[in-house]
Amino acid sequence: MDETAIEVTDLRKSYGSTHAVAGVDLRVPRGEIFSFLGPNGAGKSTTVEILEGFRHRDSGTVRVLGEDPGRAGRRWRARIGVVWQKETMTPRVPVRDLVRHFAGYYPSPADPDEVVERVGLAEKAGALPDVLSGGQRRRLDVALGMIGRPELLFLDEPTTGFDPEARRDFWELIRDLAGGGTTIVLTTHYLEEAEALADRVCVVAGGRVRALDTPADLGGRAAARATVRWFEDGRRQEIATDTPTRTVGEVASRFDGEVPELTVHRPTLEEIYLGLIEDDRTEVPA
Ligand SMILES: Nc1ncnc2c1ncn2[C@@H]1O[C@H](COP(=O)(O)OP(=O)(O)OP(=O)(O)O)[C@@H](O)[C@H]1O
Repeated sequence: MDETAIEVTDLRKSYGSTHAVAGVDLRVPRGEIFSFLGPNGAGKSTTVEILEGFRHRDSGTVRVLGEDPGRAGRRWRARIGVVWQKETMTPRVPVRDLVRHFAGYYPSPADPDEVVERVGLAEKAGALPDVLSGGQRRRLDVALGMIGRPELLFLDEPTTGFDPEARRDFWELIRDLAGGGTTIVLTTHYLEEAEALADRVCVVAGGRVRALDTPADLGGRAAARATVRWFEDGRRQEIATDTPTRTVGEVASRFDGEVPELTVHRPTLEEIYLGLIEDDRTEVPA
């Protein structure tokens, strides 16, 4: 089997004078959890919709599960699952029946009752979608996205409206799916979600890839200096250092016991991300 789930070369798409996607290159291996991050209007949805076969590109080559999504047929579509950003319109049919109905569209679907259970809707299996809470509706969308046992699952802001516990349960579900070999393309505005789930994060801004790396290494994060802060001589002290353990040891040797207000800070994914986006804003257009 081809080990590549997605391969994109010099992808471009404009709407009039707006260059929504302005030359994107990507390769996503099978089984990876790949996350798109980027500000509103960055070109994420346009890129993802081209990958899903729902939007035409202007130019570039795109292979998704070995086929061109612009030309692929129903057999290819059945290998892909999509959870849209906006919740899908659903008929007035109980959750369980709706999931069963969608299962009928696929050649080898998962067990509908098991899927309802896995997304945490077992207690609501007999309920109509319009009585579900926002987060429960989102879980139903996820159930419909995974019922066909897709090889590749696109999730567009899947946890909007989830409470913290539901979000953590959802992360477990996604890790499970990825552990079973499903490739996941996750678009999210929650940096902690990308950090918790993604094998690699792709920061898109202005229609271009600004950085693509593991959450730990993105934008030179792992190599970034640490900042050691503490309180001494009546004021806050601060040192930026590549060897924070040594610095803490040196500071600690001056105190008899705890160092007041001691912290060691490394850049968070959010700080790195905001720096990358800021670079984009200050960049002079070519
Ligand atoms: N159908 C369309 N017609 C015209 N312009 C569009 C269309 N779809 C998107 N755009 C524009 O293309 C650019 C990229 O939009 P896109 O929806 O891909 O961004 P995004 O990164 O997904 O944003 P968000 O995080 O807000 O969902 C934006 O400037 C947007 O206004």
